[in-house]
Amino acid sequence: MPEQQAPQDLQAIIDDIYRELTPRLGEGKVADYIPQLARVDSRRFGMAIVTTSGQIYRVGDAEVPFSIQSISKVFTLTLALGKHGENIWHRVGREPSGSAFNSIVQLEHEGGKPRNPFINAGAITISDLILAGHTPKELIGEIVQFVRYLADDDNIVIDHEVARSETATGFRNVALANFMRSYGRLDHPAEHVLGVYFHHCALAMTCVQLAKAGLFLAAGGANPLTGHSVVSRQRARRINALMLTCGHYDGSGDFAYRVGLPGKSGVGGGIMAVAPGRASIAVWSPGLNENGNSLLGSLALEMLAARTGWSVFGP
Ligand SMILES: NC(=O)CC[C@H](N)C(=O)O
Repeated sequence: MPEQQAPQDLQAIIDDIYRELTPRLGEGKVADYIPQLARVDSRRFGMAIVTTSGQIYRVGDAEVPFSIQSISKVFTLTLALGKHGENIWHRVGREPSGSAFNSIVQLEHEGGKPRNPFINAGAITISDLILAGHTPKELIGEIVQFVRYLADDDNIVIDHEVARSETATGFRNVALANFMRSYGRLDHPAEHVLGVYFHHCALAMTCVQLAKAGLFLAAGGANPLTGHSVVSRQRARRINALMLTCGHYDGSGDFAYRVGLPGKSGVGGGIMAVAPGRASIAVWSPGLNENGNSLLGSLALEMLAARTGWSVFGP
């Protein structure tokens, strides 16, 4: 596939988006069910684009670390595919759920097998799969190293306050894990699996770091900035397909309709999106919409896709 040229005026495009959204900063509802997340200033906004040809564009708070939360599920899914290959699909599905990210209703109907790796139950299952042969501490260390390798940045760390905050209050996730265990669908103790899950959700990254970490998905499985080969071309394509269909939970259809890019959101207000062959994009705005996805972040990506013609469904 010939490498696509980035539009010349990408910096002007994101400067404009920031300017247009400035009067609306603070809209949406900051996640408060994890107490530490409720402390974040809702008027923060950052955006970064890293193109496959190595240009980096940034605006606003693009260098301020935030809690990536469920965006980390893309990285743990990638690790799980690396360790277990396509066998992971015996344990987790790959269909959109149509229900909330932390829903328990579908799990009972479907015998404890989560719909996809991005809803909480699915990501908890992925944590269980990659725990095989490790202690939770070792695995958390491996996840951090993997994300540092992807982003080529050794400064990425876990925010232990956020991890502690969710460990103290994540009762719904405790319920999901124990519910799956009751179906014999977890190999490890729920506390160990959740220890891993809460810690990878608590990774703190900037928009620039996140866009760099996602670049392998935009560039056929290898990071063109570092030459690091991460996954095969086929696997990158498949992870993008899952992000497009499941990356925004029960808002995935709306995100595909409005933005048209594979993307993964987190309740910290971040979204990582992929324009295949072109660029990896990260945006952060803490106010969430009714599906738990960043309200202005989705809007910023909708504006970007409209102005660049980057939708995977055509310009
Ligand atoms: N959508 C999200 O980002 C949810 C992640 C969060 N750690 C939770 O389990 O609730």
